[in-house]
Formats: sequence, C-alpha cells, structure tokens
Amino acid sequence: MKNISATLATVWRIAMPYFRSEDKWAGRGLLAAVIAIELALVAIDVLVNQWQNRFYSALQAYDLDTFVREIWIFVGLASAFVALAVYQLYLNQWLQIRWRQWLTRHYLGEWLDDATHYRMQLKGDAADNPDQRITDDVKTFVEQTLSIGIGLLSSIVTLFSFVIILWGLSNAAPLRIPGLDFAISGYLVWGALFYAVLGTALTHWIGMPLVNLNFEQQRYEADFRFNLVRVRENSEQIALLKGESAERERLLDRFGYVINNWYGIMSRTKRLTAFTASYQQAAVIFPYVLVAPAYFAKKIQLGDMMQTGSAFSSVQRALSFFVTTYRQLAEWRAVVARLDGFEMSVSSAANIAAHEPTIGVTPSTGSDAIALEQLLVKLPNGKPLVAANGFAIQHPERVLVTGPSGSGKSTLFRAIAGIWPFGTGKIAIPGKSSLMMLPQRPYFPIGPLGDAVIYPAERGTIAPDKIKEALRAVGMPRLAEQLDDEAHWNRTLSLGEQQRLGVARALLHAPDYLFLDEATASLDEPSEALLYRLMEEKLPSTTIVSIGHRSTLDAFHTRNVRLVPDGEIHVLGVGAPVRAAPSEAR
Ligand SMILES: Nc1ncnc2c1ncn2[C@@H]1O[C@H](COP(=O)(O)OP(=O)(O)OP(=O)(O)O)[C@@H](O)[C@H]1O
Repeated sequence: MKNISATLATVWRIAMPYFRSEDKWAGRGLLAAVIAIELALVAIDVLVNQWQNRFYSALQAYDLDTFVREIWIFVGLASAFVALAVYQLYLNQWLQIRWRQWLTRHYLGEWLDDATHYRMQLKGDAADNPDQRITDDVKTFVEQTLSIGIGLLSSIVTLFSFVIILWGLSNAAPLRIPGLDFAISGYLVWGALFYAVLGTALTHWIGMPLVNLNFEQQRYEADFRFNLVRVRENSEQIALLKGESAERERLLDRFGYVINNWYGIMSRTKRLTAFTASYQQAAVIFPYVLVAPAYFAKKIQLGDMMQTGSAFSSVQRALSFFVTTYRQLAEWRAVVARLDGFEMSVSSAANIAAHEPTIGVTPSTGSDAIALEQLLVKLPNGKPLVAANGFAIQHPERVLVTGPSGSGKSTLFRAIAGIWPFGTGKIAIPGKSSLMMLPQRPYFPIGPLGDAVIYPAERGTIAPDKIKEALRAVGMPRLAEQLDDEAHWNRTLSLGEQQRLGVARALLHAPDYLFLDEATASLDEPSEALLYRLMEEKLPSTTIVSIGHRSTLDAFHTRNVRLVPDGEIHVLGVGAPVRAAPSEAR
C-alpha cells in the first residue's frame, strides 16, 4: 500500500508540471474532452444494458414490432458509440504527442543545462542510459498514464452505474438459500465484489515479480543498444584491432541478459495469463449460475437474465480493473521508477554544490587575470589530484602547461571550464570574458561542414566567407568549398584535419581565453608551428593556455608551468618566463 501511494505521488510529480506549463490550456482542454467522451461511452453502455432487457424480452414474447424498433435503437446507440470512440482515440493521441513534446523538451533542457549531463556521467549514479529515459520511457509514461488513468476512471463510473442496476435486478428476485428464511438482498453485487476481490488478490500475488522483471528488461535492452552504438562509433578501431570476435562475445554476453530476463518475464506472464484468462472465462457464466435459480423458478424473464449477465460482467470488469491491466501496470511502474531515477539524478548532479563542497568558479571584477586560489582538484571518488594556490594567468599571456601523463592537466582545464565539480577552492574568471576549450579530439556535430566548424555558434551567426577564410588559413582550402556538405566529420576526417578545423573554430570565435589540450598533437611539428603562428597573428588579444608534451611548443609560449609531484598529488608550479609576452614583444 505504501509502495502504491509512493508510486502515485511520483506519477503526480512527473505528470503535473505539464498541466501547469505554458501548454496547460491545450493539455487541460484535451484531457477534459477525453474524459467527457469516456463518461459518454459509459452512459451508452448503460443504455445498451437496458436495451438488452427489452430486446430479449421482445424475443421471448415473439413481439416483432418491438424487435424492429429495438434494432433501430441499437443502430443509433452503436453509431454514437463508434463516433465517440473514434474521436476519443484521436484526441487522446493528440494529447499524448503534446504532453510528450513538452516533457521531452523539459527533460532535454534539464539534462543539457549547465553540463548536468556530464556531471551525471561523472557521478556514475543510478540513472543508466539517459537517452532511453528521454525517448522510450517518456513515450511509454505518457501513453500508459493516460490509458491507465482513463481506464480507472471508466471502471469507477461503470461500477457505480451498474452496481445500481445490478442491485435493482437482484432485489427483483432475491436469493433464497434453502433452509434459511431470509433473502440476501443485492446478492449479485456481493457476488461480483467477492469474485473481483479474490481475482485482484490472486493476480497481485502471481504477477508481483513482473514489476521488477520489466524494470530490468528495459535496462538490459538499453544497455545492449548502447553497446551496439559504441561499436558503430568505434568501428574503425575495432576493425583495425580485429576486435570483431571479442565484440561479438561481449555483445552476445549483454544480449544474454536480455534473453534470460525475458525468459523470466515469459514464465511469469504464462502463469498470470493462465489465471486471468480462466478468471475471465469463468466470469462469463458466473452470473448466469447465480440467477439461474430465479429464472428456472420463473421469477424473472429472459430479458432480466440477459441484462443481469451483462450488468454483472460490467461490474465484474470494472472491479477487475487491476486483474486485466496488471501487466500494463507492472510496465508502467517500472517506467515511473526509471523517470523518477532520472529526475533525481539530474537534480543531484545539478545541485551537487548543495550536497558537498565543490570548486567555486566565480566571475571576478577589476582584474583580467584568471586566478586559482586554494584550489584542490579531486577525483570523483574524493582522492586529491592537483593543487594550485596563488596562481594567475594574466591577459593576454601564453602559458604552456606540462607535467607527467595522468598528473591531472586535462582535469585542471575541466575545473577552469567550470564542468569539474569535485574539489575545493576558488577559480576567479574575469566577468564577461569568453573561454574556449579545444581538446585533442574536437567534437563536430553530424551535419553541414559550415555548421560543424562554427559549433556551438548557430548557423547564420558567422558569414560563410569568414568560415572559408579560416579554413584556408588552417590549410584546408579543399574543405572551404564544401561548407554545405553533410557528413559525420569526426569519422571522415583524419585526426590532424580535425585538429586544423578545431583551430579554425577558435579563430572564428576569437575567445578571450583559449585552452588547447594537446589540440595540435596529431600534426607534424611544422604544421603545429604554422597553426600557433596563425593564432598568434589572428588572436593577438587572446590568452592562450596549452597542454603539450613537445619542447618545440616552448617557442610559442611566454611561460612554462609544470605540474610537479608532491606526495600523492601534483602541484601547479609558478613557472618561469620562457620569452616575452606578446604585448611586450610588439
Ligand atoms: N571521470 C573520471 N573518473 C575517474 N578518474 C578520472 C576521470 N577523469 C580523469 N580521471 C583520472 O584523473 C587522472 C588525471 O587525468 P587527466 O586526463 O587530467 O591527466 P593528464 O595529465 O591530462 O594526462 P595526459 O597527459 O595523459 O593527457 C588520471 O589518473 C585519470 O585516470
């Protein structure tokens, strides 16, 4: 019970924001229409039930006129039913897509906002495969919530409408048990109630493990898909290393989990279906068995009997809502749990500073230097990695950061970029200044080359002529003529070419601070020198901070800073100038 109320509270928390959002009037209007039609459908059911009594009574009485009239009444009722059912489905689907659209935008916003997606990955917490949660889980949540919610409402209204009918019918011929001198009034209602409660309890008992099995199934399917995507993304490496058979083993291993869990679902579903199918079949004859004594004692007509059968089955169907939707409920609960986990993981990554001390990256005024104060960068597991205190990067100097592999140079850059929360201390960044990080492997979105180069700027914000000029300047004149060509650039260009495009991106954005993390390491030394000279010439007022292992890079920097070991960590030393700063040189 506690579990059910917790699930319902979670559903409320996930579902409500849409109905309070900017799209609330459309959402509420569509929901109201869908509910109104559902109520109208129940009303038609009640009318059809009463019609059955008249129709079968007319049959029993060989009354042709009534028979023909009732046929026409049925045609009217059936036509109204069809029209309402069609529009209910249509409006329901319309509501689904609007709701899903809003929820997807909302989750995308939260996930992508302020590097939350990266922090979630760093924290490695419970929300596996966010892609699946934003696609399949959101879709299933919207579909199932509407279907279950409307189904439940329909069951409640049906129950009340038909209980009244059933009560009246059973009181017309109360059940008399031989030997007892009192009649059980409303016995059909009690019969239906007993039947449904017993069915619900047994269904829950048999089907309970399905909730967890469904949760796991979705996780294993998503894991398998994610691993396939990784193979596709790294197919060149795999082909070069001839890793296909290792991949096949690994993928089949993952798929093994999907299969094993599926067998669990199959066996559970088999038992559940055996029970629910028997239950539903028995429900067909159960009411006739109950009213048979009254009928054969000629206390009721065939019409009453048929109406009773149909009313009983409506009541029993309404009461057995949980029995018939159990599988759907199990899937729905799994999806609710997954979306809940996703929301919690997003908010814990977004509010990481609220739970633990983090590195404070703050805008500074009155200084145009980046200053590191009492900084201690840590690993996600809390182990200290790099320390820096009283260290400043002046504007516009050129700093080369060196140090042993794994000493934490890239992580220090991540901390300065504000995406690495683990650690303590302060990083002051001059307010309103722009920072750009160029990694060794720049990211290019799939699409037109022009858009990929200027990323993350949007199309149209930088003139094509400027992009072409930058591409020529970095030694890629051929690509300058292909700005509109679409490709997966990270796959089709060599790493050296990608690094040239990275530098073109930096030239086009002209940030105040440019951090190059081995961003030219795949080029030969003359090409690297050419790109550094180009940056010196085109970005005279940009502070450049590079990580690099080549001594030839010294020539393009004014200061060399080393990460030196100090016990278990590395400390950022205040390096000596290697040559004059650009402003002094001019
Ligand atoms: N997300 C992460 N989770 C756990 N450990 C990490 C993570 N990112 C980096 N590390 C660890 O932090 C250490 C420093 O990594 P970093 O990439 O900053 O080193 P680096 O000095 O740039 O190395 P290199 O010169 O080889 O590029 C490494 O031991 C690495 O394994």
